[in-house]
Parts: sequence; structure tokens; C-alpha cells
Amino acid sequence: MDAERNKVAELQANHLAISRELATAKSQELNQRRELIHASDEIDGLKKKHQREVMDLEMDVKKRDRELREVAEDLRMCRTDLERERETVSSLKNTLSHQSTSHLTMTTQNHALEAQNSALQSQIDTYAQTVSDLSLKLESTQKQVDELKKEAMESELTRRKLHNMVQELKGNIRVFCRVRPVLEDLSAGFSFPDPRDHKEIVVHSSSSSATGQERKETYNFGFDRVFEPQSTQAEVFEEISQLAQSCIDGYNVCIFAYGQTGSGKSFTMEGGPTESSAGMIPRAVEQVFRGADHMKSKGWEYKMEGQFLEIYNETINDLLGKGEFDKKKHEIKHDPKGGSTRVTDVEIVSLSSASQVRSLLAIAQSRRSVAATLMNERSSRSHSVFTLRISGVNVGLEGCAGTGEKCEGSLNLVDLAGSERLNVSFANGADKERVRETQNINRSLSALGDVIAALGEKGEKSDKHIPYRNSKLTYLLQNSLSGNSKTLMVLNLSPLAAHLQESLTSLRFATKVNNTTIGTAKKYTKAS
Ligand SMILES: Nc1ncnc2c1ncn2[C@@H]1O[C@H](COP(=O)(O)OP(=O)(O)OP(=O)(O)O)[C@@H](O)[C@H]1O
Repeated sequence: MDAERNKVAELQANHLAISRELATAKSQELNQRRELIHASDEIDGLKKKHQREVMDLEMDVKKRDRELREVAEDLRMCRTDLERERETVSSLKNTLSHQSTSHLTMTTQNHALEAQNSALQSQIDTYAQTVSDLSLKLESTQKQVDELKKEAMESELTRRKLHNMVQELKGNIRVFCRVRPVLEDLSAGFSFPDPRDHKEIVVHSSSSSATGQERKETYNFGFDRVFEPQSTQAEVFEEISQLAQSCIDGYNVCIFAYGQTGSGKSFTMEGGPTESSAGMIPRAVEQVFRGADHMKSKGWEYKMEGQFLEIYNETINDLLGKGEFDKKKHEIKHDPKGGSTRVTDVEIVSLSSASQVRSLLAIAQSRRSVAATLMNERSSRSHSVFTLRISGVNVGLEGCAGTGEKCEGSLNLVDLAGSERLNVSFANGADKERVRETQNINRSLSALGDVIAALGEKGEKSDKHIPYRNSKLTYLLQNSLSGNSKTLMVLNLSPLAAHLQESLTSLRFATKVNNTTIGTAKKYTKAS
């Protein structure tokens, strides 16, 4: 029992201890519960704080993310910029390297230029000195030039006097003879025995006598110049060109083409369309223009005018006019003092260039072709007179006053009507018009011969009557056919055997003219 008691006591003691322990444990548990509540409060607080912090952090993270993206974008842009900048830098580097190369080159060039510059500067100094020396020389040369210009103008006067003396020595009336080439068969017997001076022509003819014997004859003629068939227009003109100069110097010049139909008068005067075949009219006009141009350097200024007339059956027609042929009345007016001649109501064309003459010749030709059914007929049966009038004044040169001297000259180029004799069959009344034409032609050609003969006879006798009024032709050319003028007759001969008798008649007529001596030419000048 004791054991039991002891055991109960022990159990009670244990119980007590356990109760105490339980009480302690309870209080501890209470404390712990309190602590736990407190801790749980703390945990809640902490959780809330944590939540807040998490939210803050999330927001922070988002912000950071945004910022990061922005930074990344910035970075990307910066990279792009950087790339671009790098490229720019690299191209700038290239440029710089080029620039420095060119800079180097330019520096080198600059040095060279500086060297040149200094060399040039010294040259300029030398030149400046030379220029000042030359200015002095120029001044004295200018004086010399002025004196020389004066001398030139004076020597021009001497040249004109000498030129005229030469022309006078050659004779104020001269005769050339030109035989055209054979275009057909049967040439007449011409020979030219003077190959050095070309002044002679021999005609060989053979005829049968009454007894049937063949008779051979030769006829010798001499002229100032004989042109053989192969002579060119240029060769013929060479001999004539001096007369063009006389016309510029203020003389009246008259050049006739005389000969039977088909002997080459129109060819000689007007010529063909090519430069080499151009006749005396275009060549003379060209020469006058050239001469006038040359005289400009001697202080002369010229004005040129042209007119082209036809005399058909003693009626004057204007080949450059517009009126109908043979209708209008044209009168011839002479100025005895000035030595000029005007025809009323005719077209006078002011010539500014030599080439104009071609169109004038063409106008004349077409006018004639309208006036005649057979153009060649009309031109064969009429005289045509191309007149170039030239008037000049000495206006001087720069730095050298002109003398004011004036001169007026004229150049008449006359294509005469065919000189063949009157055919008796016409005289029987077969063709009255043709007879009238032929009579008129013969009358005017013999009037021309009479005028020339009278001029030759006149010599010193100033009162000798010259029958200018016997034909329209001689009256028109009165001022160019006096002792004061220069006359050239070109006798054109046909080479045909059939024309031999006509050729002999023409040669005899031309010989008479050639034997005539006409007085000293007078030029028409006026001091202003
Ligand atoms: N020197 C020459 N060279 C070449 N052909 C020429 C020469 N002379 C004249 N002729 C030619 O001879 C022909 C007759 O010449 P042209 O018409 O000039 O004679 P013409 O005497 O004027 O005659 P017309 O009195 O009928 O007018 C023309 O065909 C012309 O071209």
C-alpha cells in the first residue's frame, strides 16, 4: 500500500508538477498565442508593406522597363547616328585626304604661279617701258602716216595723170580685132603672122576668074591688138581693163563691139553665164568696183549707176524699164559743161555691188525676148548701150582732210547691130520691115564712121562740125565720142568662109577707124 501511496503521492506530485507545468505551458501557450497574433499582425503589416513594396517595385520595374526601352531606342538611334556619323567621318576623311592632296598640288601650283607671277611682273615692267617707248614712236609714226597719206593723195593725182598719158599714148581711139572660134564647118582663111605683138591679121581668099582660073588673094590688116579664135574673155578684158580705171578717174569711155551678125559681139560684151565666159560688161563693172574700192584708201568715195538702152529703128527703148517697146518717147539731153548725158524716162539703177549687173543683163534679155518672137533677131537688128556712170568725191582720210575734188566718168559698152550689107532681095520689097531695119542700121553705123572720121579731121580746127545728130546712136554717145573721151572698137569677125566678104568690109571699116587720131582726152572734174 505504501507503495501505492507512494505511488499516488508520486503520481500526485507528478500531477502537481505536470499541472504546474501545464499552467506554465498554458501561460506560455497564451504568451505564444499573443506573440503569434502579434506576429501575425506583424506578418499582415509586413505582407501589406511587402505588397506595397512589390507594387512599388513592379511600377518601378515597369518604369525601368519603359526607361530601358527608351534607352534602348535612344541607343539604337544613337547607333544609327553613330553609323551615319562614322560614314560621314569616313567620307570626310576621304575628302580631307583628297583635299589635302589637292591642297598639296595647289600649294605646289601656287608656288609655281607665284614664281610665274613674279616673272610676269618683271616682264610687265619691261613691257610698260616698251609701251611707253612705243607710244612715243607711235606718235612720231602717226605724224609720218599723216604725211604719207597726204603724199599718197598727191601721188594719186600723179598716177592719174600718168595713167591718162599712157592711155593717150596708146591713142584715144583704138581698135581691137577678135575672131570668134569656128563653131561650124568651112572656116575662112585667116592667119596671124605676128605672134609676138598680136597686131596683125591676114585674110586669104580664093576666087575663080572669068576664065575659070583660081585666083588667090591675101589682105593684110593691122590693129592695136588682134585676138585669135582661142583667145579668152579674160585676155580680151586685160587689154580693156585700163579703160575702166580711166572711167574712175573721170573720163568718158566708149567700147563698141562691131561686126556682122553671129560674129561674137554679144559674146564679147555680155558673155556667157560662167565666170570664165563672162563678157566685157560684167568684167568692166567688177573692175570699176574694185578700182573704186582701192581709191577709198586714197580718200575717194564713189557712187555708181547703171542704165541699159536699145536703139531699134532709130527709137530708144529702155531695156531695164517696164513700158512697152517702141511706144515710149525717150529724149536725149546733154550737159555741155559737165560732159554728161541723160535720157528722159529711163530706169537708172543705183549699183551697190558688181554682181547686180548680172541681174540687169538678165532683165534686158527677158525684155528683148518678150519684144521679139525671135530674140536673137531683135538683138542682131538693134544697138544696145550699157552705161555705167560713176561719180566720185575726194572726202579725205582719217586725220587728213579731203580736197573736195569731184569727178564724173562714164563707161559705155555698146553692142552694135549686125553690120552686114543690105541684101538686094529685100530691096525688091520682099520684106519691107527688114529693109527699113537694115537701112537704119547701115545709116547709124555709117554715121558712127562719119563722126569718128570728122573727129579725126577736126585736129586743131575747133570749129569743125561733127555730125553727131545724124543718128540716135552717135547723138546718145556724143559726150563719149568727142576729143575728150576714150574710144575702143572691138571688131568681131566670123571665121566662116561664107562670111569672108563681110569680114573684109568690116576690116576695111575698122582700119579707117584705126587710122583716125582723136585729140587729147579731157576729164570732168570740179573743185568743190
Ligand atoms: N569667142 C567665142 N568663143 C566661143 N563662142 C563664141 C565666141 N564668140 C561667139 N561665140 C558664139 O558664137 C555665136 C554667135 O555669137 P554672138 O551671138 O555673140 O554674135 P553676135 O555678133 O552678137 O550676133 P548678133 O548680131 O546676132 O547679136 C554664139 O553662139 C556665141 O556663143
